[in-house]
Amino acid sequence: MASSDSQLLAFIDRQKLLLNRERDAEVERSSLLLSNCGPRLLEQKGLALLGLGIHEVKIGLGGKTLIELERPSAYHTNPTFPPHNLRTGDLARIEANITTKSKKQASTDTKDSTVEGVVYKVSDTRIVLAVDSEDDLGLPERCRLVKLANSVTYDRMDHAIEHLEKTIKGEKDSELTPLIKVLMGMMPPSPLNKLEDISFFDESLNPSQKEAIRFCLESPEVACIHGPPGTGKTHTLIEIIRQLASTSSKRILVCGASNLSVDNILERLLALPVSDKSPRLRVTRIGHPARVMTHQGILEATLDMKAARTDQAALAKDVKFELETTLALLSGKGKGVKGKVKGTERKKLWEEVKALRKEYRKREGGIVSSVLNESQIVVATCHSSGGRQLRNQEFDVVIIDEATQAIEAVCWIPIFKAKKLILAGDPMQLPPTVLSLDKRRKQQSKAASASSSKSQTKTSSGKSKVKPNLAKNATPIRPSPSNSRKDEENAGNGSGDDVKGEMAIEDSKSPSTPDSGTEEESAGSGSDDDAKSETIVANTKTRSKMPILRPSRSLETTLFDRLESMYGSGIKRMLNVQYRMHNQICTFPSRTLYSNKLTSHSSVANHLLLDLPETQSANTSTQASDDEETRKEILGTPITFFDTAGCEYFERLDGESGGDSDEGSRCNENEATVVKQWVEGLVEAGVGPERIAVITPRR
Ligand SMILES: Nc1ncnc2c1ncn2[C@@H]1O[C@H](COP(=O)(O)OP(=O)(O)OP(=O)(O)O)[C@@H](O)[C@H]1O
Repeated sequence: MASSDSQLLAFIDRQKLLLNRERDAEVERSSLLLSNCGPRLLEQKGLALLGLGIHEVKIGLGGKTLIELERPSAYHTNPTFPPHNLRTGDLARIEANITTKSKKQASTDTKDSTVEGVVYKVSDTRIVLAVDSEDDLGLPERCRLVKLANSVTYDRMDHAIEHLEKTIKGEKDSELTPLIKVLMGMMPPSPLNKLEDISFFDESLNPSQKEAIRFCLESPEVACIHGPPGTGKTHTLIEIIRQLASTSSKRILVCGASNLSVDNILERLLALPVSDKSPRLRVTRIGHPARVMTHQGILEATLDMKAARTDQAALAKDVKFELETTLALLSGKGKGVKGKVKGTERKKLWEEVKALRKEYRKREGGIVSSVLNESQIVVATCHSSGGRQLRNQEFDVVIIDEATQAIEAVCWIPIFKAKKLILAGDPMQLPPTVLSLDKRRKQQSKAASASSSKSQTKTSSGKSKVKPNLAKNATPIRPSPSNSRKDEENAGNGSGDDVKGEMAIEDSKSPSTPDSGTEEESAGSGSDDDAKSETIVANTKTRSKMPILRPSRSLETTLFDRLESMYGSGIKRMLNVQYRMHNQICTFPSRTLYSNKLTSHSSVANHLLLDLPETQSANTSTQASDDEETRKEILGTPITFFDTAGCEYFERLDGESGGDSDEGSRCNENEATVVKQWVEGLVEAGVGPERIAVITPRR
């Protein structure tokens, strides 16, 4: 039985409710911060930059006004911004700086001079805000920039879910495609379109990667790739893109949850060798250039750069020049201009700006369409695929990388643009960040810790001095060879079916009720595990079992999770050889998370720091035998744990927000000292500092 109308609507309603909660949590978080703090404190928190001046006003893609701000020498001795959290894509507001005015006068001025926009570019000394407004901006001489809660992401997700609702109800012109039907449990996935022989571009692919590629190419509507860490998800996706683009001449939209993930793919696509068999791929990257500029090659692939190189660009350039000159006049910054233009002259100039901007947008729109129409592969984050530039663009396949870190609604933004969907991710790693859930969890844990606080008074506020000889406190523990052998034996004996993705729990609830019990329970009172684990309905390698659509328990339930719940493990293929970790590191996640299916490639299975060329050459120097033994121990052990139990290494919470909030910064100096000593030991033993990374779950 396919999803009924009531199941479909219950699903949509639930998505809307969860998205609303998330939006509220985001707004609450930022507006709380903003309303409670004065400008100075906001600057200290990295949420504002004070004492700025306008350096330049220009026109950017989409006819947006780009306002470049700086720290003028009149107010600052150092032009470099203090540390801040204003990032490209953030929503921010320019306000008049009120310090020199009377409060009453200042509040009127501030209101008049407020300009909102999106942070377009950030450097150490300049920050550019892109503004969409058609009106006279009336920019203040001296201003500050304040970060705002960002609603654009939520608007696009809401829009995508509304679009889905209308499509399902038949209210939308767009077709209810087989892809949408499969994703919504209205029909099971169609049988695979068997391919006789696939000629792989990359000869080095391992069997599980080849199987995943074949599966993705043969699946008519949807296919998932489950890639544990370092198993070559990106490697596999690159081959899929090459197969689709070069062999099948398909048009592909490559998306990801983050700019980093899509740039990683783009970088690898651009580095591919070109030959008769493998022609150059026509790739365009959509997105803020400031986020994209990791290297010149990627920058060259951006829509902005490509648009600037077209023949039509010269025509738009003339209009842009005229527009910028007029804007400079209006802001009193034009050549030979003294002060701002005022009165009717100003009004007339703004009319001109409006007309010029319209003309510019028209010309630029033509350029953008022609660049995109020539692109066979478009790369964008899920969020930016919902922008104006891709509005009328259609694709054969949409690929979403890091799909297990993206909430479902954001995936729907690109899904409507294609007939087929490929998801890659790892449901066993961290789910997407969900603010509304975090808030509830904090409340729960606060309530729980309040009840036990009397018996445990020494916690985050405790400060203990670092003891002189840490080795006596925190003892390094290394898994002994016998332990690890045992692990391997155990690994061989595992039943292999205790992983979430492979579990079979026959459904016993009514299909029409949310699997989470009551609506309120489902939203908040469940444990973390509850929130992530959906009832899994099918356990079959065939993909034809009739699905049951359930409203998601929380936004942590990703589309990948949901498809696996609906269709069982047959909807995915798992990559099972990892190329990053020593086997001793790999064994634990393999056993606990991947049913013992994760194995280590021979190139990494036994590699040690001792095998590095620099540590081998350091070895030749004459060393005291004791030192040499320690060195070998440090370099010859793939994993070491420090037992700090009983050492009284207390955590400290720094920050202004006080005990009620989690906004401060957590640190544990004693643990940091242990890490520092270990790093020093590694460097002494010959490991290059550039090879060492320290990661921490603390903020
Ligand atoms: N078939 C293969 N042969 C040799 N090396 C490979 C193969 N597949 C992947 N690798 C290497 O393994 C490493 C991890 O690959 P990749 O970055 O594609 O994995 P991933 O699953 O996307 O990683 P992450 O865990 O960061 O998501 C890379 O150095 C890649 O070159």
